[in-house]
Amino acid sequence: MTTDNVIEISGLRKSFGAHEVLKGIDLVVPKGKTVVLLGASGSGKSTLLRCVNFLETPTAGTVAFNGRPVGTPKGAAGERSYSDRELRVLRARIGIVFQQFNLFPHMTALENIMEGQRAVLGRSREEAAARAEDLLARVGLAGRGGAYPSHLSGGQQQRVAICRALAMDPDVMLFDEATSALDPELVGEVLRTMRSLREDGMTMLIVTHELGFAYHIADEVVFLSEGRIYEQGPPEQVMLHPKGERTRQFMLGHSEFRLPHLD
Ligand SMILES: Nc1ncnc2c1ncn2[C@@H]1O[C@H](COP(=O)(O)OP(=O)(O)OP(=O)(O)O)[C@@H](O)[C@H]1O
Repeated sequence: MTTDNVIEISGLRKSFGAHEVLKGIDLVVPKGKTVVLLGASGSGKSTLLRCVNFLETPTAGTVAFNGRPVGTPKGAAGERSYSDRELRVLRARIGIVFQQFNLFPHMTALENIMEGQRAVLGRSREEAAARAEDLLARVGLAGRGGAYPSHLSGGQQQRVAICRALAMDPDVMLFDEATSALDPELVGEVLRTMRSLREDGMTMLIVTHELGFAYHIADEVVFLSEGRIYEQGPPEQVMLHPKGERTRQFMLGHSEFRLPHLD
């Protein structure tokens, strides 16, 4: 089956014990597009991203990657269509960047970026190193490959983490509050890197609290509330002319994104 949607989520539910966090999500991420998830704390944004990357197993519903359903709930009818080995490679093709950079402290930046390429994709040392060098240059860190994470700023470490994900040639990149752990003066360099990925045509699903950035980068904004999609559409519509009261309250609550007609 061919599809222009890299990710297709349908009827996705996720419970932790009796607490149903996601209550039936239908969402597509088309190839080359950037979708931004907004919502109050606890609305389920991170859980949704983690289900897309199979770090969490959905309680119900499906996530399809390039037109192939990936997981079915344990015990549900129907088998997943990927083997365990395929799933490992697949996960690499769904890059994810977290708030915490999680670099290996005993490895240099270059080695951190080479690790997955060697272990999962079986690339040679030379090939993996060349790719890592290219990526470091692309994010403005040419020549810093020999540095250990403790000698890099938070913004530099996050850019190395982005390179690590990109080195696996992902079809989509997921960002879960990638700048939330950074000092304010370091946020911009990571956002610029994300913006340049968009300009290069990367498909992205982003959770962020940086609303100005969200407004400028998103093709589509999805506002989650209590585990459901409450409102979605182009950023101008959802963020400047929200239809729903909860979206409107959320936007009003973010003074840094105050726009005259919302006051
Ligand atoms: N592993 C888990 N076990 C139990 N409950 C969880 C787990 N992960 C998330 N939750 C709960 O799910 C709800 C949604 O959490 P989630 O992190 O997805 O929200 P969020 O919208 O990303 O919030 P934030 O903006 O604060 O990160 C919360 O009530 C949280 O406590």
